Amino acid sequence: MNASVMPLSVTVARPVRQRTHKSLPTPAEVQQQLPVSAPLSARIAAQRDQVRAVVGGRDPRFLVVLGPCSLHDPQAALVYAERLLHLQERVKDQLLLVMRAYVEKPRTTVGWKGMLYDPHLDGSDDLAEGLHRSRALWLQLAELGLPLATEWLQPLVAGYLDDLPSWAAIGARTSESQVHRELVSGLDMAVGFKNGTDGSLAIALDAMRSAAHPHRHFGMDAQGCPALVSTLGNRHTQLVLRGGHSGPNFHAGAVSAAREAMQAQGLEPSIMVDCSHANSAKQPERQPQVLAQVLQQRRAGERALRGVMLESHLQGGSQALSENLQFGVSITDACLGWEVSAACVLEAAEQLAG
Ligand SMILES: O=C[C@H](O)[C@H](O)COP(=O)(O)O
Ligand SMILES: C=C(OP(=O)(O)O)C(=O)O
Repeated sequence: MNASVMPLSVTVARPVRQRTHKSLPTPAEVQQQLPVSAPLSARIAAQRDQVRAVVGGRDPRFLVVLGPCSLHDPQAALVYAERLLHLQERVKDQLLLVMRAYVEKPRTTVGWKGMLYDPHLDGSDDLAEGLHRSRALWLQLAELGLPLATEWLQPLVAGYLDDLPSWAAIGARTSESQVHRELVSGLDMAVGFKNGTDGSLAIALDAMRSAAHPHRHFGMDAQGCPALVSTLGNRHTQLVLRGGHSGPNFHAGAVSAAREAMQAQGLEPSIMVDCSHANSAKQPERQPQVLAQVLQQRRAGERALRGVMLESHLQGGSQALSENLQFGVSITDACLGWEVSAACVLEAAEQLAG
């Protein structure tokens, strides 16, 4: 139909398999309710610079992104953060610790999608409360003084929260997505692109090249309106090796092959090894062994290795979602417990000091 003869009142057909529930607050509303103070904003800017310097190889320290697979209990997250803060003080000359504060989870098929989507843990999917609770918790964690890490999954979520983390991942299931590459292009933080679940490096390297460019894309403004967004490009990205269906990819051969592929494409050879996921066959007790091998490579002179990721919580293992949850135990992937995690961090600092 010619736009000039379009009737004034048009009924828009809705897809039959979709229902819109209550509308959500806008990013501006949530940020006004939970603002970042000027001193906190300045501290986060400084932390982002520090993380970028380590990722870019200008700061010789090693980045350690560690924490729960997912946050579901704010109280446990705060206890974990307090402990991490003390640990940071002991290792500050060798390591920069960033706490995993993941509130969105990508699922292989279906499952609980994270505190942001289902904060009551009961399938009620109170997204408005999840947005509020996630931002409130991130503010509390950031106020304690730790830099935070997240995985950006639903691109619209960034509008509500992207002033708080200092490092972010694009996960194995989304590194190939143009929409996520566009998002990273406009983020003011270092970002790690993970290799694909099949082990493919190419998608993560393509992602780094794409995210370094300016883009114009479909988005949402602070008032919640659809908007054309333009981005400047983000060169502060790195490859995260997380293993794949055919096995791990943290061994020296895999790391040097990844470094060479990055150099051949003109990319800064910055690599983080995720000691969890397919690099440990999702068996948390294997994470310290992966870490030990990564540290050995770094000590042997592999400068492209700039960081590691560990999945760690107050208690080891995992538990199924139920009405009687144990405090400090993951409800998604199994994690290392606090004592083993702290021992890993102290060992890493000692190895890298020598
Ligand atoms: O890190 C968490 C999980 O590995 C990821 O969310 C996939 O989980 P799933 O395979 O249990 O769905
Ligand atoms: C989902 C995660 O990892 P991956 O994308 O590597 O599966 C994660 O780190 O929580």
